Amino acid sequence: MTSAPFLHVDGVSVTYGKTRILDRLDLGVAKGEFVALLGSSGCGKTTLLRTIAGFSTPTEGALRVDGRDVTRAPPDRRGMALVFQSYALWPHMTVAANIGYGLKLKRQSRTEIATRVDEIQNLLGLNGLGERLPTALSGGQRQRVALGRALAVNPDILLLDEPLSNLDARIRLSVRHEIRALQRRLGITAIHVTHDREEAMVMADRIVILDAGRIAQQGTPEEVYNQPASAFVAAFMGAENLLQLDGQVSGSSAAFSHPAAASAFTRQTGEETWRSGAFAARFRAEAAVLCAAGEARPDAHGMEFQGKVTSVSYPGGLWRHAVTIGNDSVLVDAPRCLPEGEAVRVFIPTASLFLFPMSEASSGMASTSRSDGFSAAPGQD
Ligand SMILES: Nc1ncnc2c1ncn2[C@@H]1O[C@H](COP(=O)(O)OP(=O)(O)OP(=O)(O)O)[C@@H](O)[C@H]1O
Repeated sequence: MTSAPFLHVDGVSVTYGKTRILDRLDLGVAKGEFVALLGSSGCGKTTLLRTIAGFSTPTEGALRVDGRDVTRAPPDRRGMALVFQSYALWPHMTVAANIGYGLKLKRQSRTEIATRVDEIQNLLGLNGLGERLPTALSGGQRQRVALGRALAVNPDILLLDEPLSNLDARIRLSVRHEIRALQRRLGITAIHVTHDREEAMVMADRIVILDAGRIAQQGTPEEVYNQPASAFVAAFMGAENLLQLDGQVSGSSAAFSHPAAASAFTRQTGEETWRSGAFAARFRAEAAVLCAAGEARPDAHGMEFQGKVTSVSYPGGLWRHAVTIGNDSVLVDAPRCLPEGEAVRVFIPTASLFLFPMSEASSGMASTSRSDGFSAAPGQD
């Protein structure tokens, strides 16, 4: 059984003018859990974070922290700290003064502030930089100062609004791991807004995918990656190849066909309530296997299509082939380069072929866990 969520977003809506940005959204976050809010631009991620922080007011619903209703509480009474994308450091204040800023507002003594600032500088590897101004720091160091300022006040919940997006790609990779390790070490509850799928995957215990102000799906990184609940989530999680199949459902099994398929593909319907008709088949470039003429395909259950290579590129590691299958074009990765014009077969193993009725393909809201999305943090029952 799961315990009650530490942070509970209960049926929260936020509207700007006549536009509803968040739509009766339910979300539970366990103490010590790291949740990533993932979604495309404009889906409401920042609005949700700002509402949790107290900078936007819900038009309906409630927010609770540890059972306490904070829906109308001002931001500084919520036990939360927010790290902004822009860092928002005071340019005229030193690193030490920036880190100690929240403590000064809380009227802590000079000695207490100096001790805490030292602790935070140690924790974040900022020793020796205390007297510098933010302009004399690298992007990664500035980002750490912003994080230090947030952590200095010992918040119950750390809110991160795309804090890595201003860093260059290489630094971003290492700071990701630093933040995650720190969050684990401190056992702090964290909510991280990002539109970067890989960042969400490597940092979070749970990923919450938002679409137009609602939760499209949530679950562990493995769940949302391997069991997308809708065509939208599948595409968002990288299964961008799309083929349209004809599905004939009979009892508990369904047979799928395509004009370029070598043979019909059958699958158990499982818990799905499918009807015969058009289906969207989605798969990732790296999940499909490219076979040259005469080459045996993997000895596994899956669906095979005839196609032709139309172009090849090398993004690194694998060769990326654009392959036409009937009237569609898909991308397939392979460890070797097959030439343009080559007739090929594309094999997609069952576990990597995500099927959704076309009628649901553009809507499909679903969740892999409880309706309020709450699941215990690692180590909790
Ligand atoms: N103060 C505001 N007044 C009116 N509309 C707003 C306001 N703030 C945000 N919006 C709108 O609300 C929607 C959601 O914005 P939000 O910033 O939450 O999206 P997001 O998912 O964080 O996007 P991004 O990844 O681009 O930052 C957008 O359409 C945006 O234009």
